[in-house]
Amino acid sequence: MDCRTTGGLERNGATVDAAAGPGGAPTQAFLEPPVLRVEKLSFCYARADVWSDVSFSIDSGKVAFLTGPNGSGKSTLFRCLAGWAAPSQGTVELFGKPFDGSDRMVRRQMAFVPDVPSFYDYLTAVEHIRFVLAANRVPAGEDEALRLFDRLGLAAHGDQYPSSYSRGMRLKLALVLALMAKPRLLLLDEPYGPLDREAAAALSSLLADARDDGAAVLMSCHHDVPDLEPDVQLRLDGGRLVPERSTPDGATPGGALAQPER
Ligand SMILES: Nc1ncnc2c1ncn2[C@@H]1O[C@H](COP(=O)(O)OP(=O)(O)OP(=O)(O)O)[C@@H](O)[C@H]1O
Repeated sequence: MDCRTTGGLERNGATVDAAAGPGGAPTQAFLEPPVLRVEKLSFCYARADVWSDVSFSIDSGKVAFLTGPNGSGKSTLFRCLAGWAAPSQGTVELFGKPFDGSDRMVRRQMAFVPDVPSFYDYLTAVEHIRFVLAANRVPAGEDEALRLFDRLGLAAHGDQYPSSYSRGMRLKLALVLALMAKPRLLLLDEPYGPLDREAAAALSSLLADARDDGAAVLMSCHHDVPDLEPDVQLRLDGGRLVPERSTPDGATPGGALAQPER
């Protein structure tokens, strides 16, 4: 992960799960704002819209898959959500508050792993872990972070500099840096891309655990994801957020039917 990202560490179903308690009274889950809410977002490069009028939200404890053809703007959307790029119109809310990337307290609760993570030149992998933990004031998290590091197959490579890592190894390190501080929101741009089969299975298990712990996860993917069912499917195509293709019985392949908010 880009350490600005994890620094990012200083960290999207498309519907609110309206749960009613006894007698129809709204439960706490109903009262909580979505972890991520996007309202009529548009983005353009040199006056050309990449996409426009994008609206959706993701609740705590949900995993959302974002799909779309090459160039449809998935990475651009992630950059806007993480506060790395400013949308031309619309709003992003994290945890019920407008977010433009500047609120340090909100940044600490989210982690963004971009499609090409970057690292510091003069820190080894384990030094990255210690640095990011210290920067996020979770010094006691090293054992857990090293377990993640091990689980993703990097245990023998802790003293190496990320510049000497392969593409897949860099992504694994970025994922460790993102997951270790247990963010409430994980933004992952193609996290399975270069992963080997074992690491992909481990990542699915880790993301399922994060969901069970109440995190919201938005990840882009081009291919099937092993052993992880989305609660929400979002698709960018033709400059719009379009409903994901449904199966004949109305269920979205691989998960509950969810539509982007309009
Ligand atoms: N810096 C830039 N300047 C101008 N146009 C850009 C820039 N970066 C991306 N684009 C354009 O924005 C559009 C969306 O790009 P983006 O990388 O967000 O798509 P993507 O869906 O993530 O693609 P992929 O699936 O190939 O990763 C593309 O048409 C791309 O050419």
